[in-house]
Order: sequence, then C-alpha cells, then structure tokens
Amino acid sequence: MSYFTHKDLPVGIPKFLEKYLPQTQHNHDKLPFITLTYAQSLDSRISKKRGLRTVISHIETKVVTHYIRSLHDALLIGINTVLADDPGLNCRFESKPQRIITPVIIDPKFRLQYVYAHSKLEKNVSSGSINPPIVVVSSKVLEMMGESIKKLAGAHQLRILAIEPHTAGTGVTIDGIKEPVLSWCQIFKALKQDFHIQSVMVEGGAGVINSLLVSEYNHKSIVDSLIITIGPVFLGKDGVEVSPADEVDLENVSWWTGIRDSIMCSDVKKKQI
Ligand SMILES: NC(=O)C1=CN([C@@H]2O[C@H](COP(=O)(O)OP(=O)(O)OC[C@H]3O[C@@H](n4cnc5c(N)ncnc54)[C@H](O)[C@@H]3O)[C@@H](O)[C@H]2O)C=CC1
Ligand SMILES: Nc1nc(O)c(N)c(N[C@@H]2O[C@H](COP(=O)(O)O)[C@@H](O)[C@H]2O)n1
Repeated sequence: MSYFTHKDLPVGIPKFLEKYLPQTQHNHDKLPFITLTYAQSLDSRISKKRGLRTVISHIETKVVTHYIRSLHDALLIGINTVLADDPGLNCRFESKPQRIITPVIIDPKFRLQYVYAHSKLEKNVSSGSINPPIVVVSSKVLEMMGESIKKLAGAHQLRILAIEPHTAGTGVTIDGIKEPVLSWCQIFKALKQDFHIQSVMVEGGAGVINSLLVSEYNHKSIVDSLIITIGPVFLGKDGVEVSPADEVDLENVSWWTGIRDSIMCSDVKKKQI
C-alpha cells in the first residue's frame, strides 16, 4: 500500500486544522474527542443515490481526510455506509508510528454479519492495516442471537458493544425504517471507558450525521468539531441528504479553499432554548 505524506498535503493545512483536532481543548471529560467530518455537494448531498458510493472530494482534499484520520484512534460510520461503500477505513497517511485505526460500526441489528466475510474491512484486518472493528449492536439483538453472535464475532475477530435501545427497541424511525435507536452518549462513553478510545472521527452517512448534529451531552453539543469538504457539484434530489431535524448554529467558523474544493471547520453551538 502506498501512503500519502506531508509533501502531498496542501501548504498550510496542518496550521488551518490545528484548533479543530483532538490534541486541543476538549468539551467533555467522559467522552472521547469527537470530530464530525464528511464531503458534501453544493445541494448538501453526500452521495448521488442511497446505496451508491460517490466521489465528491478532489484528490487534494482526500489527502486531507487521511491526514485527519491519522490523528484519531477510531473511525465511526453507520452500517448503511458499509453496505453502500464497502469502505477500507484504514489510514493511508504516513505517520510515525503508523496509525492503525479502529473502525466502529453502528449496526443495531448486526447486518454486518451478512457481508463481513467478503468485505474490505475483513481484508484490512487480516493484513493488519486496521484493528478489528467494534460493532455497536442493540442489546436486544445480543439477547436474541445468544451464543451464535459470540461465535460469529469470535470467528471474525469482531468486538461487540451492546447498548440498551431507547423505547425498548421498537417504534423509532431512522430514514423511514423502524430500528432500535441507541444513545450516542452511551456509545461514546463505552468507547472511552471499555475500549480506551480517546478520539473518534465520524464520517457518516447521513443517518449518523443528522442525528449527531443535534445531540447534546451535559448541555453542550456532543460534537467537538465539524470539518466539511464542499465539492463544486450538485448531486440532485435523489441524493442522500444531510439536513438535521433542527436548526444547528455554528461558531468559530474558518474556511480554506484549494484547487477545486473548500473546507469549512467550526464548532457546533449549543441549542438556544
Ligand atoms: N460523502 C461522504 O463523506 C460520505 C458519504 N456517505 C454515503 O452515505 C450513504 C449512507 O448514508 P445513510 O443511508 O444515511 O446511512 P448511515 O451510514 O448513516 O447508516 C444508517 C444506519 O446506521 C444505524 N444507526 C445510525 N445511527 C444510529 C443510532 N443512533 N442508533 C441506532 N442505529 C443507528 C442504523 O442502522 C441506520 O439505519 C452512502 O451512500 C455513503 O456512500 C457515507 C459517509 C461519508
Ligand atoms: N472525504 C470523503 N470524500 C468523498 O468524496 C467520499 N465519498 C467520502 N466517503 C467516506 O469515505 C469512506 C471510504 O473510505 P475508504 O477510502 O474506503 O477508506 C466512505 O465509506 C465514506 O465514509 N469521504
């Protein structure tokens, strides 16, 4: 595998990103530092169609994404992103020592079991370029599957984090589909306490981004910093849209513009009541 290096980074990017990255001040002691970062179109789409992997970032900003990965312990995505993109989730930016990322997959119904054996994730765990993923499932699924989930997880080196769902696991809707909804605070607390993860880079997809943007912990946004790459393209009405349920105000906003894309960094302001 070839790695990006500092020579590939646009000049000034480390300085520009510095105050939005984990080594600086931190909102919450009991949670890891949480960076929410993704690439979107001008019409706030992150892919052309549900289930379709779509390149938005220019190579110049893709390098920046891998640089940001190199500064985090874990990379978190929703299960639909695994099913749509078959992502590798490794860090392809050279660092010393080389960053080996822990993928975290939010997967209340453990759908990963149907695709994992043939996935890039599995390949990357086998080659040692990522740590075995942590799969966040509903505790109801764990109860229902009994020993079989432990066997499956053991056979594939998956680590299972079971979280008690809201409303006894029924009736809550994500993107029109009824699924158990898991508390972000519980997920992040467990990642820090049980897995010693100090920083999490959240990449998406829209289900994850939309709910995190409006989530709070101790009366502050749960998101420590927001880094959005904006590509000069419209992806159209069938695209997967980022648009949280409520208004979200940003502060400490900075912009960078490169060959083609722009990057916006900010903090997420606490909701005004
Ligand atoms: N341009 C970019 O930077 C990125 C684009 N994408 C794109 O996004 C699309 C996928 O987005 P979505 O369909 O919105 O799916 P998603 O990846 O956000 O996954 C949604 C699923 O995750 C689980 N989930 C998320 N939050 C949960 C919670 N709090 N409690 C319980 N379960 C939860 C549920 O199973 C839910 O159905 C793909 O097409 C992918 O290509 C994904 C990541 C980044
Ligand atoms: N930064 C960025 N730009 C884009 O244009 C994208 N489509 C994404 N997608 C995210 O990156 C993941 C792919 O990771 P690998 O390169 O396979 O490691 C994908 O799953 C999305 O989370 N990101």
